[in-house]
Amino acid sequence: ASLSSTSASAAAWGAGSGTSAAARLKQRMPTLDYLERAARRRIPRFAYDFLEGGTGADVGIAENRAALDAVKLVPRYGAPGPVNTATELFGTRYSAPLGISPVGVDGLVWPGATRLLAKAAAKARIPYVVGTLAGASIEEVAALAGDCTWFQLYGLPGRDHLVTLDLVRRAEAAGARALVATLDAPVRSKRPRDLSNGLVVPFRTTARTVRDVALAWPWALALAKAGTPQFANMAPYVEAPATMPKTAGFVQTEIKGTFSWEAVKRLRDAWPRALVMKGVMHPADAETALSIGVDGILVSNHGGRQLDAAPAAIDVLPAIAATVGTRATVLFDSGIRSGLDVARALALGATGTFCGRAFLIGLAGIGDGGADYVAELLTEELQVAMGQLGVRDLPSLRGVERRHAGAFAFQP
Ligand SMILES: Cc1cc2nc3c(=O)[nH]c(=O)nc-3n(C[C@H](O)[C@H](O)[C@H](O)COP(=O)(O)O)c2cc1C
Repeated sequence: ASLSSTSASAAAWGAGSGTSAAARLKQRMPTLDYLERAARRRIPRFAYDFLEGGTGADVGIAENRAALDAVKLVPRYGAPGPVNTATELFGTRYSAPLGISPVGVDGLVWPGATRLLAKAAAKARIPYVVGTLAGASIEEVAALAGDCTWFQLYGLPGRDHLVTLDLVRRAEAAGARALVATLDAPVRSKRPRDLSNGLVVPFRTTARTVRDVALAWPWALALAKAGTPQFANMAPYVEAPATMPKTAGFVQTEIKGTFSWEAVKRLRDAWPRALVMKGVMHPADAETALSIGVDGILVSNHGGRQLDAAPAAIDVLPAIAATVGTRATVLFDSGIRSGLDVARALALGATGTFCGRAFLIGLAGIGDGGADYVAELLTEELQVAMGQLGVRDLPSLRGVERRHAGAFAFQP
């Protein structure tokens, strides 16, 4: 028998050996890069650009990638053994230190994405931070994802935070384990690709849009199945029927993005479970958040979508982790595309990591099972990285010898 056709050889020779459908998928799509190339072919240009684009000249995105690549970890050998990726965040056990970041209007990237992400999170047992602007409501997501459900909140300060506080109440009733308040969108950032593609309110349809949709037939089929993307969480706040133009108009006028520290205090009073501030890039902001009593600091530059001059999030992580110490849980996103990147972030002080684009790239690249596949891929890559580094559990990653020349030095 040929070496590659037995499952024993698959185990011996690494993931992706063999001839099963799962092995074939690993051979076709061995990394996120392969999925990304497939995604580009399978979804319309405006959807791909919406997902992959940043602000300004996309310098921040390149910076996130380059800075992660520049983090060097030194392997240690001689003590092989099984590795354990399990972790606990805010009292809930998860299978790996990776989760799904909130992506608003995710249904544009892959129709029906929110429900697929919720199911993938439950199956993989990883947290899913469903967004205020997701395609399914917090109640629907919690029914699918159970204790893997976290909720991301944008500020709607009108009428003395009436809608914000109602969303907090709904997230609590639905059982969300953590509330993730986004700090880093004080103004709407300029997204050149979206403007040029007509991704504005109202949506500008051109001959090219029509052609792109026609060519992207897997996406068009998914759209026919799932229906047009919705701002499902906003439906209760507009006059029925909550049509897309109506909820989009509401989102345009009411959502202001960020929170003042005063508003964060209101959230702290209103929310009894773990409160996480997302988009922290400066140790002094982490300190202020801690003084208000938050439980988690999510170091993030929004995947390079807000300020094109911002440092890579990985480069400010060590300083923020040092400031926070054990007073709160430090989490990280922005640029993670592999399990090795997860290991890098944990070595530099994060307890858990999240990815926004990676899971949607999976859906766009192979369809409805794509998010499950990405969870599997990243976990497996993390196991391999830990094996090479000679660490058996996640806390040991902190002790790995590393070089991080790009670490940001803050003025005292
Ligand atoms: C298309 C897109 C939409 C996003 N929408 C939101 C959002 O509604 N709320 C939020 O807090 N972050 C949002 N983010 C940021 C992500 O939560 C996350 O911080 C970012 O994607 C991390 O970088 P990565 O994509 O390199 O993993 C969005 C990101 C993308 C790519």
